Amino acid sequence: MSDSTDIDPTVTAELTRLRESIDNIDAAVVHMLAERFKCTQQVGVLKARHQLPPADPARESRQIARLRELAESAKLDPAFAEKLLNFIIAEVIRHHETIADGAR
Ligand SMILES: C=C(O[C@@H]1C=C(C(=O)O)C=C[C@H]1O)C(=O)O
Repeated sequence: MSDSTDIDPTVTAELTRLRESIDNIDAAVVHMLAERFKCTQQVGVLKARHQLPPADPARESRQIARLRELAESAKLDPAFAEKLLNFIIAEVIRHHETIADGAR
Protein backbone atom coordinates (compact mmCIF):
# COMPACT_ATOMS: atom_id res chain seq x y z
CA MET A 1 0.00 0.00 0.00
CA SER A 2 1.34 3.49 -0.84
CA ASP A 3 1.16 6.44 1.52
CA SER A 4 1.69 10.13 0.80
CA THR A 5 5.46 9.81 1.39
CA ASP A 6 5.84 7.60 -1.75
CA ILE A 7 4.22 10.09 -4.15
CA ASP A 8 6.46 11.59 -6.80
CA PRO A 9 7.02 15.29 -5.90
CA THR A 10 6.06 16.40 -9.43
CA VAL A 11 2.71 14.63 -9.02
CA THR A 12 2.20 16.27 -5.62
CA ALA A 13 3.02 19.69 -7.11
CA GLU A 14 0.55 19.15 -9.99
CA LEU A 15 -2.15 17.99 -7.56
CA THR A 16 -1.56 21.06 -5.37
CA ARG A 17 -1.73 23.39 -8.41
CA LEU A 18 -5.01 21.87 -9.57
CA ARG A 19 -6.49 21.91 -6.07
CA GLU A 20 -5.62 25.60 -5.69
CA SER A 21 -7.63 26.33 -8.85
CA ILE A 22 -10.49 24.15 -7.60
CA ASP A 23 -10.50 26.10 -4.31
CA ASN A 24 -10.60 29.41 -6.23
CA ILE A 25 -13.49 28.17 -8.40
CA ASP A 26 -15.40 26.93 -5.32
CA ALA A 27 -14.95 30.37 -3.72
CA ALA A 28 -16.25 32.06 -6.88
CA VAL A 29 -19.29 29.74 -6.94
CA VAL A 30 -20.08 30.59 -3.30
CA HIS A 31 -19.77 34.33 -3.98
CA MET A 32 -21.92 34.11 -7.13
CA LEU A 33 -24.57 32.09 -5.32
CA ALA A 34 -24.60 34.60 -2.46
CA GLU A 35 -25.20 37.42 -4.99
CA ARG A 36 -27.94 35.38 -6.70
CA PHE A 37 -29.70 34.77 -3.36
CA LYS A 38 -29.49 38.51 -2.55
CA CYS A 39 -31.44 39.17 -5.79
CA THR A 40 -33.93 36.37 -5.27
CA GLN A 41 -34.62 37.55 -1.70
CA GLN A 42 -35.57 40.94 -3.15
CA VAL A 43 -37.83 39.19 -5.69
CA GLY A 44 -39.41 37.32 -2.75
CA VAL A 45 -40.15 40.57 -0.90
CA LEU A 46 -41.62 42.12 -4.06
CA LYS A 47 -43.82 39.06 -4.67
CA ALA A 48 -45.05 38.98 -1.06
CA ARG A 49 -45.85 42.69 -1.17
CA HIS A 50 -47.91 42.27 -4.34
CA GLN A 51 -49.48 38.88 -3.48
CA LEU A 52 -47.67 37.10 -6.32
CA PRO A 53 -47.08 33.32 -6.02
CA PRO A 54 -43.62 32.19 -4.77
CA ALA A 55 -42.99 29.98 -7.85
CA ASP A 56 -43.18 30.93 -11.52
CA PRO A 57 -43.06 27.66 -13.53
CA ALA A 58 -43.14 29.43 -16.94
CA ARG A 59 -40.07 31.50 -16.02
CA GLU A 60 -38.35 28.34 -14.72
CA SER A 61 -38.99 26.52 -18.03
CA ARG A 62 -37.36 29.35 -19.96
CA GLN A 63 -34.37 29.39 -17.59
CA ILE A 64 -33.91 25.62 -17.86
CA ALA A 65 -34.05 25.68 -21.67
CA ARG A 66 -31.51 28.52 -21.73
CA LEU A 67 -29.20 26.87 -19.21
CA ARG A 68 -29.28 23.54 -21.06
CA GLU A 69 -28.16 25.34 -24.24
CA LEU A 70 -25.40 27.17 -22.38
CA ALA A 71 -24.28 23.89 -20.80
CA GLU A 72 -24.14 22.15 -24.18
CA SER A 73 -21.97 24.87 -25.70
CA ALA A 74 -19.73 24.78 -22.61
CA LYS A 75 -19.46 20.95 -22.86
CA LEU A 76 -21.17 20.52 -19.50
CA ASP A 77 -23.79 17.79 -19.12
CA PRO A 78 -27.16 19.62 -19.69
CA ALA A 79 -28.95 17.17 -17.38
CA PHE A 80 -26.52 18.09 -14.61
CA ALA A 81 -27.03 21.83 -15.29
CA GLU A 82 -30.81 21.34 -15.12
CA LYS A 83 -30.59 19.38 -11.84
CA LEU A 84 -28.36 22.06 -10.32
CA LEU A 85 -30.70 24.89 -11.36
CA ASN A 86 -33.75 23.00 -10.06
CA PHE A 87 -31.96 22.44 -6.75
CA ILE A 88 -31.20 26.16 -6.41
CA ILE A 89 -34.69 27.23 -7.49
CA ALA A 90 -36.31 24.87 -4.95
CA GLU A 91 -34.35 26.63 -2.20
CA VAL A 92 -35.37 30.06 -3.56
CA ILE A 93 -39.06 29.05 -3.59
CA ARG A 94 -38.72 27.87 0.02
CA HIS A 95 -37.32 31.31 0.91
CA HIS A 96 -40.19 33.01 -0.94
CA GLU A 97 -42.75 30.93 0.94
CA THR A 98 -41.11 31.92 4.24
CA ILE A 99 -41.17 35.60 3.26
CA ALA A 100 -44.85 35.34 2.18
CA ASP A 101 -45.78 33.56 5.47
CA GLY A 102 -44.09 36.37 7.43
CA ALA A 103 -46.02 39.01 5.48
CA ARG A 104 -49.42 37.45 6.31
C1 LIG B 1 -36.71 34.38 -8.51
C2 LIG B 1 -37.96 34.07 -8.88
O1 LIG B 1 -38.76 33.14 -8.17
C3 LIG B 1 -38.66 31.74 -8.37
C4 LIG B 1 -37.24 31.34 -8.41
C5 LIG B 1 -36.55 31.38 -9.60
C6 LIG B 1 -35.05 31.38 -9.63
O2 LIG B 1 -34.43 31.07 -8.60
O3 LIG B 1 -34.48 31.71 -10.68
C7 LIG B 1 -37.26 31.45 -10.81
C8 LIG B 1 -38.62 31.45 -10.85
C9 LIG B 1 -39.45 31.37 -9.62
O4 LIG B 1 -40.02 30.09 -9.49
C10 LIG B 1 -38.62 34.72 -10.02
O5 LIG B 1 -39.85 34.57 -10.17
O6 LIG B 1 -37.93 35.40 -10.79
